[in-house]
Amino acid sequence: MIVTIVKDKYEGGKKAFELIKKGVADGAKVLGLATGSTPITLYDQMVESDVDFTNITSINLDEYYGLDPQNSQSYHYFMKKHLFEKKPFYKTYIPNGKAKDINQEIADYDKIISDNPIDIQILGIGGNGHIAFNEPGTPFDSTTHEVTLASSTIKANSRFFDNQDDVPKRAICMGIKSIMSAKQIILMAYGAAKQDAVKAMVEGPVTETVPASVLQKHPNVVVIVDCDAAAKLS
Ligand SMILES: N[C@@H]1[C@@H](O)[C@H](O)[C@@H](COP(=O)(O)O)O[C@@H]1O
Repeated sequence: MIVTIVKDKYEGGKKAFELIKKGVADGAKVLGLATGSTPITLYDQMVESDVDFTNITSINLDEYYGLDPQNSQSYHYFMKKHLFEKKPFYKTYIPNGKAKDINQEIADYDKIISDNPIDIQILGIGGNGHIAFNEPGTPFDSTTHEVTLASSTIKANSRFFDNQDDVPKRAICMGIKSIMSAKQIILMAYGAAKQDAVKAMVEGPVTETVPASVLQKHPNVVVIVDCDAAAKLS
């Protein structure tokens, strides 16, 4: 695990973008993408760049269950707004939050992931150490699954909704095993609220109680953190 400390999220976005640019130049064909406020500076760099993504497939980590893709709080909407409508991709996959048959949607998403092995996976981290919506206690061998969001996650994500009751309680999420199958992983974390999660991920025991700690077992992980998020690292 390589830990890179940057001044702020803008420098972090640039560093992450440089890795993606190199990956694409070296032949990466599939990017695993994340939502949340953290990857926005990276997506801004991608949008502003002249790198061509029209041969690249993207696979997103997760989607709220119950939200229509047109809903402005959905991850479909987020990805369109921050990246896809400005930077065309060959194909983009995000779980369907309105799928009638959730088990079929989960099986289909696993097939998409196995048919399109992820070259570079982008991640953020939750304050409780979650990656995607894989909450503490999620088995490390999990594939795509339905999750019930932790109350701390609902609270943290309520800042994007009019009120906390509007935050969906469930989501469809790529599993930890699938995330770990990516050839390279870039995790970004900014701000003091991520200090404990970053410390536990990088220096704590590898435990399902801290989902991100599994990344210690991956051979090619770059963690990009600002000074505030890195403050508790020894
Ligand atoms: N499912 C997303 C995660 O993928 C993201 O890493 C996390 C942190 O979000 P933020 O980057 O806004 O701190 O929020 C959500 O729970």
